[in-house]
Amino acid sequence: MSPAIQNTLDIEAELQVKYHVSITRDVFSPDNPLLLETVDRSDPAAKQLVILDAALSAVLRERVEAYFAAHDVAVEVIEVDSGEINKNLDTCLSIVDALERSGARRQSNPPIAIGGNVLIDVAGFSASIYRRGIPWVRVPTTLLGMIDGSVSAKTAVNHQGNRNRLGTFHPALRTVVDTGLLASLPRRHLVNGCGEILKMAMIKDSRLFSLLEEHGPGLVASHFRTDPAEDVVTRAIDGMQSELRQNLWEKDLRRIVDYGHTFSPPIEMAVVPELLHGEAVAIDCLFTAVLSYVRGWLSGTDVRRVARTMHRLGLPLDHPLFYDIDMLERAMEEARLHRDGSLNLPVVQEIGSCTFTQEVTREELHQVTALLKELARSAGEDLPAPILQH
Ligand SMILES: NC(=O)c1ccc[n+]([C@@H]2O[C@H](COP(=O)([O-])OP(=O)(O)OC[C@H]3O[C@@H](n4cnc5c(N)ncnc54)[C@H](O)[C@@H]3O)[C@@H](O)[C@H]2O)c1
Ligand SMILES: O=C(CO)[C@@H](O)[C@H](O)[C@H](O)[C@H](O)COP(=O)(O)O
Ligand SMILES: [Co+2]
Repeated sequence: MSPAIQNTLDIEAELQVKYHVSITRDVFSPDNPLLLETVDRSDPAAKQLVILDAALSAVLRERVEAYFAAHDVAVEVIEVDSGEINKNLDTCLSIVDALERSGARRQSNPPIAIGGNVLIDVAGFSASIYRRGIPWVRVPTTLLGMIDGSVSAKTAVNHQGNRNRLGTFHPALRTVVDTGLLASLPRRHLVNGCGEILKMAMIKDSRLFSLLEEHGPGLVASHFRTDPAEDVVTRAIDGMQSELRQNLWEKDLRRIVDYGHTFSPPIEMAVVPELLHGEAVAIDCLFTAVLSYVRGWLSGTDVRRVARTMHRLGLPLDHPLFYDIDMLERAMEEARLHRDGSLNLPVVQEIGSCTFTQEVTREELHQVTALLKELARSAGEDLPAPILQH
């Protein structure tokens, strides 16, 4: 027998999760029961902790407090500054301190995070490390948080200039989506959410793309209160959940939902807060669509449809860093590391379906940037420049 190894125990266990995403109206109306379902009433001294995006203080704080008061539930609201610039460990630790003060426990009385997806990502990360993980509940208040983060299991903070470098898989026990909360969301953030809807449409839902193409500007103008808002939001959420549920723990790193997330992450981080997440993702979607055109896959007509839709929504079509070939190559290198050595770059072959590629040459990057420049310049013109014609 080898003197070094005496025995090996093989331990195997499965991690099963169950969580709920509810779409509702008037989440803070006292007759809406969704946020009461996780309140622990067994301990009369227990308080419901609410982690509120500070930007929503004037709009929501009173409504949140009145909601719980109507049900005789004591509530403690802490306000947390949001925005990408605050998505860091300091914010996380301030939330952990609040969890400690509130007596949050491992099994019950989950805190409720209400706000943009930055606040939600940080609150979820805090919940996942406090006492090695406590349950939590979330109410996203941005379009992006409603259609993308709402079904996700991922939490994160940025670290040392790297996007989402520290994070966990720790889905909220319950997520409540109420598009009525978009009434106060500034226009730019509505458009930003459309960037991620565009991604979802391009990779797997051509009908969603057509809806965005035809109705996107009207939906933004009405803060998603007019038709076909419900259809668009439901389709986007459905697309996300159908991708995530089959690969929640990301054992498979070939993920079509990574479309738009290969070139953009370091560019987005390099210029925070100049480009919002959905804006950077949308530019990457267009960039990669042009790459697909260069390879003879996606038609010029479809690339122009994407560019025109983005332009009409008010999304940026480019950014100087998307013309920096060294930056683009560094971004691919970083994506390779993140994806365990393979680029796994999703590429749309026709609107609504996707494949993967493992290499993009420097020569291709030059071709793409030249075409993107032309496309960005001409997107607002009635007659498109004579490029991308086949
Ligand atoms: N966990 C995931 O799976 C997942 C998915 C998608 C995106 N994300 C992350 O989400 C972040 C972007 O989230 P975001 O776009 O929601 O940005 P955000 O959280 O910064 O919110 C945008 C701004 O709007 C304010 N705000 C939020 N809701 C409002 C409302 N209803 N009315 C008025 N103001 C409001 C916020 O305070 C903030 O200033 C990125 O960091 C991205 O990585 C995570
Ligand atoms: O931005 C996010 C999550 O942060 C989502 O839109 C998206 O679908 C994916 O999860 C991204 O591929 C990002 O993943 P990661 O880089 O945070 O691992
Ligand atoms: Co994203």
